[in-house]
Amino acid sequence: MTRDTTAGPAEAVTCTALAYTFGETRAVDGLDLSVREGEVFGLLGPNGAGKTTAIRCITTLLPVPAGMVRVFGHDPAAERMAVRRLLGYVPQQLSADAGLTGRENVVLFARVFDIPRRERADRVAQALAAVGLADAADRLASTYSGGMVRRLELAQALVSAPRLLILDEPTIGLDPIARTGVWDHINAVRAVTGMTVLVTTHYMDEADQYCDRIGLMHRGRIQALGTPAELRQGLADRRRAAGAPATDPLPTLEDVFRDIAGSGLDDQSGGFRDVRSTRRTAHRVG
Ligand SMILES: Nc1ncnc2c1ncn2[C@@H]1O[C@H](COP(=O)(O)OP(=O)(O)OP(=O)(O)O)[C@@H](O)[C@H]1O
Repeated sequence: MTRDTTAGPAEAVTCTALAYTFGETRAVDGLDLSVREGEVFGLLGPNGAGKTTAIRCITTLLPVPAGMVRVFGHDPAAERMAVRRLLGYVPQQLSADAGLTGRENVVLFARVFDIPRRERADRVAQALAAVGLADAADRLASTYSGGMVRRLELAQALVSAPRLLILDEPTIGLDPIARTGVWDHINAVRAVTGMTVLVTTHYMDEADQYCDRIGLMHRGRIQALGTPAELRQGLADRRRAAGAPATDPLPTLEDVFRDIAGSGLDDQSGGFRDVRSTRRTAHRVG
């Protein structure tokens, strides 16, 4: 299918009034979201904001009980396989097998995605090279560092050449150098393929540096949307209007986050699920 190039970027992901409840908990509560083709969109929010639940609806892992989701125009409920073929997904939890080599891990994903047998070895090698693991490809994943495991999971997601890469906390538990390494590899692939990226992260500096646009999610919906600069300037303008001196420094993205999530940030962070997911990632091949 060709697309009208005069029409501006296509929508990679659209959610309209998406809602998802777990019993009494409204995890996603009327989410409106639009991710443009080619951009890096960051979904930020405190623990429990509903980010992972929304992502699981987009990736077809959860149904869409209320509202609408489209991935490049496809309905995840009606066209599950079509949607899955378009996306690469790196979940929060461990998806690499410590008992296999890096290469074997990526081959598994190549099989799942039905990459033809004659192309498979080349595509796997390309995906491993794209994340800087060519030299370590034949080592067991159990010998990898946390950063290498995360890059291996990236290779698993990239082997199908997705148009949309979805990353749920891709750098949680990694040291700053490993975090930069993960992003450098993502951006190198984007530079070649123009792939769209939808990412959740708790690291404000990372969101500021790598995301074209950010949606701040709180209580199941987007509460603020814009480029990092627009979000910072918006808070500066609100503060000025409330009487803050013009000499005040420009707010950081963390200030914006706290302004929106308020005390919820402290109340909701550090719960069992968060600790568990952080540890799972930090000790992923232990
Ligand atoms: N399987 C589940 N069963 C019951 N409640 C759940 C389940 N998964 C999530 N929730 C609840 O839904 C709400 C949203 O959770 P979700 O994991 O989507 O948030 P999140 O923004 O991704 O948080 P985090 O940053 O901690 O990953 C929370 O209140 C959470 O406790």
